[in-house]
Amino acid sequence: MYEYHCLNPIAEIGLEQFGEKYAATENIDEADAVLVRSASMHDMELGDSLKAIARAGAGVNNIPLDKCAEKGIVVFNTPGANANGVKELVLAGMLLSARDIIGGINWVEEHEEDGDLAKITEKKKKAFAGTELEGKKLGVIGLGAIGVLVANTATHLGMDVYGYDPYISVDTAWKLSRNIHHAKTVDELYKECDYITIHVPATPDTKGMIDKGAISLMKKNVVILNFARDVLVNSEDMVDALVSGSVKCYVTDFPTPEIAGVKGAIVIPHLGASTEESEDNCARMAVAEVIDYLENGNIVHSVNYPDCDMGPKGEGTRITVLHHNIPNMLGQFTTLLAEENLNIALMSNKSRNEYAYTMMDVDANVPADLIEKFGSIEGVLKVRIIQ
Ligand SMILES: NC(=O)C1=CN([C@@H]2O[C@H](COP(=O)(O)OP(=O)(O)OC[C@H]3O[C@@H](n4cnc5c(N)ncnc54)[C@H](O)[C@@H]3O)[C@@H](O)[C@H]2O)C=CC1
Ligand SMILES: O=C(O)CCC(=O)C(=O)O
Repeated sequence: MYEYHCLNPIAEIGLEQFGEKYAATENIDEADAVLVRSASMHDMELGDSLKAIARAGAGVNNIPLDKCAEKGIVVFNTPGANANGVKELVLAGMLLSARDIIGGINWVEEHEEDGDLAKITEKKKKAFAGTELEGKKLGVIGLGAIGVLVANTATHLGMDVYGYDPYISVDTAWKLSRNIHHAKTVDELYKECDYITIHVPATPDTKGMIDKGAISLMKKNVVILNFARDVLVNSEDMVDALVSGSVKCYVTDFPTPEIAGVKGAIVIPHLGASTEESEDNCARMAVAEVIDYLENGNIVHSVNYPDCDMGPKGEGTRITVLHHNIPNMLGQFTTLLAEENLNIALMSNKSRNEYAYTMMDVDANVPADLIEKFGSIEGVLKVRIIQ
């Protein structure tokens, strides 16, 4: 029996995939797996029984990835599962910034009791007029699952789209419309575009990337959209730019006291992925990843360990070892199995930066003390024997 703990509500359609071998627990210390959305795990104690954390979403800046790797806890996310939900809200954000739809609706609500509402509407509506997206230049920073959808869709709205992503994956590059201009530097994109939308992860490298220096390169009256993370934008510099009018509008999915209520800021309460479809997709993918890892030892879509997939576990025993990526680990593992007279039927070893993962299928039952023997090898972080 495996136990899982949900730190945030996870869509039922995903949790239903856990069959009778699984039970929900309220006690995270007992859990084999944790499912999480945006809850911060940085200050949490992580128990020894915890084997996997699945982020039902894309961003993993709420999870201490290195600490988890060092404890032999594999962290997963669900790439692309909520990308369409975010893309649609980015489009809504662009439309809200181009025309004063919010101001207009608020005005109607304020005057709803007015008997001649229809008449005064025709006089007042010029106060809420705006511009169209067609023909405007859109810059997309980060062409991953979300960025590529935003970029491609914007071309269908008649926008002239510039994309910047020095680390673009081959898969994503294949999906990108040929109509998108390749910005070779982010400065080129800053200088050209009327709308700029950011879709990069929050990392030490990207933190504060939109600051007064970046804004000074942009066109006056630029619209900046941030559906990625608040820390990517220096809030003090953004408030100054809104007040001075150098940025016309800042659309953000991340409310903070600094930005909420500032004229020109459209602040949405982190709703990018809050659609039924995205929540279902993320939950289904997260739960499937956890089940595959717990039952088969397969790692698919990890963000702190290498992906390593040997398919479903067969009749024999599968031994899995999370370890440091240092010399002579495989030699020690195979020697240990040879000493136990165990034949390796299938084996895989993958590494990612400082960490590595080895899976070995043996066609016999293994002695009870094998876990301790593997665990005593210097550099081994967690061993599982899946019978
Ligand atoms: N508002 C919301 O509800 C949601 C927000 N997000 C945020 O959006 C971010 C992006 O999500 P996805 O597109 O699904 O992730 P992704 O991993 O598919 O794409 C991120 C892209 O950013 C690129 N990148 C990294 N550093 C860069 C840099 N310095 N300059 C330019 N490009 C860079 C990467 O090469 C990658 O192609 C997530 O990390 C998360 O923080 C994601 C989903 C929902
Ligand atoms: O779970 C959510 O609502 C947040 C989604 C998100 O920010 C992400 O996937 O990175």
